[in-house]
Amino acid sequence: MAGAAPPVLDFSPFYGNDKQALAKLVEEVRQCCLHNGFFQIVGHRVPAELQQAVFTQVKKFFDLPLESKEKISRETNSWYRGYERVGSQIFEDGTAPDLKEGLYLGEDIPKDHPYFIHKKLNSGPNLWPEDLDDVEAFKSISMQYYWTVLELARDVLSVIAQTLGLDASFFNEFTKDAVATVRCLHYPPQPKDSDETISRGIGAHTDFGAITLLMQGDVDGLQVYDKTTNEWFDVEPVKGAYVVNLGNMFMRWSNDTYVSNLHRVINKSGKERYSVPFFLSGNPDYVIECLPNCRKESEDPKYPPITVQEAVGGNYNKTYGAADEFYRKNGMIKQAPVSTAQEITVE
Ligand SMILES: O=C(O)CCC(=O)C(=O)O
Ligand SMILES: [Fe+2]
Repeated sequence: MAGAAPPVLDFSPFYGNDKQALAKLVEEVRQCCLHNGFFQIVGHRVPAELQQAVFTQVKKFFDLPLESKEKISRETNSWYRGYERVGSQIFEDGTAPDLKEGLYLGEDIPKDHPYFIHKKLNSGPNLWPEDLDDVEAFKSISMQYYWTVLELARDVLSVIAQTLGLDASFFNEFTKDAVATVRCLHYPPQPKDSDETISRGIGAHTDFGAITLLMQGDVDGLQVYDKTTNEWFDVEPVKGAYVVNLGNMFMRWSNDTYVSNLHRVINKSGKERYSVPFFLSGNPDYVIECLPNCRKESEDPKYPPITVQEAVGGNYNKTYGAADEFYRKNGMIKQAPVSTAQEITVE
């Protein structure tokens, strides 16, 4: 499998009665998890109309004037909901701030919910863009999407459990009352001649949670690193497909047998790029420890047990801190305008 973009797998055997077809799917997923933790799926149950409706809403949101988007700034709360401007994050050391704007959404958790009261991971009310013409449509479509993709994430984990010789329901406890994040992203086009060494839509990183289900629009830009050939491979958008990748939790669970792989976005298409990743973090109190079958009895686990809350919390902070530090060092006001961000030189 070396030296190739993540393969497109048909997920429909998960919902059928053909045991052989399911076994084939499980084996294909296993190979991908061992190789670089990336694959794409079609034949899932997220309706194409819902996917389309999400993109329509996402574009409407990003088309709002900056002042409207800023009314729901992420900086107004501590539970990772709301809008952030272009240039708010740096994922990759030595690069300029990421050329993307984003909106964090999640389960709409009220302030009297135990998760909010006890400051559980990314848990609190959503911030809704009231300046949209039809904010109710935005709310209902995005929340329907959240719950639908959460179901798909459970199904994908069930297949991954089987790749490890575990019961198909192994991750049920982990996904009970799970925390997850829908992140709407907009990458303005980068100039074709922008400096490849510092200019990023999103810098090279691995994801922090358990799995990510990414819905790409129709504009390319996502690349996955292949450590066997030392190359970046383009993940060309496949209509309706999800790009699935394992997050860092799987390195812990599998004692590094499974890979949480580097990926990045550089939008040189000349077009606006939209994407909507769904990050499954899991139940904040669940303890992640080396899975059965992932180490020999004589071997120690490489990672100590840790809760989901501990494993994921704090990671995002670092990326915002890195951007703040970049602006400070370069004597700039915090938010770089889109048009100049790629001209910044890094010492
Ligand atoms: O926008 C994309 O295609 C990828 C986004 C991503 O990797 C992330 O948000 O973690
Ligand atoms: Fe990512």
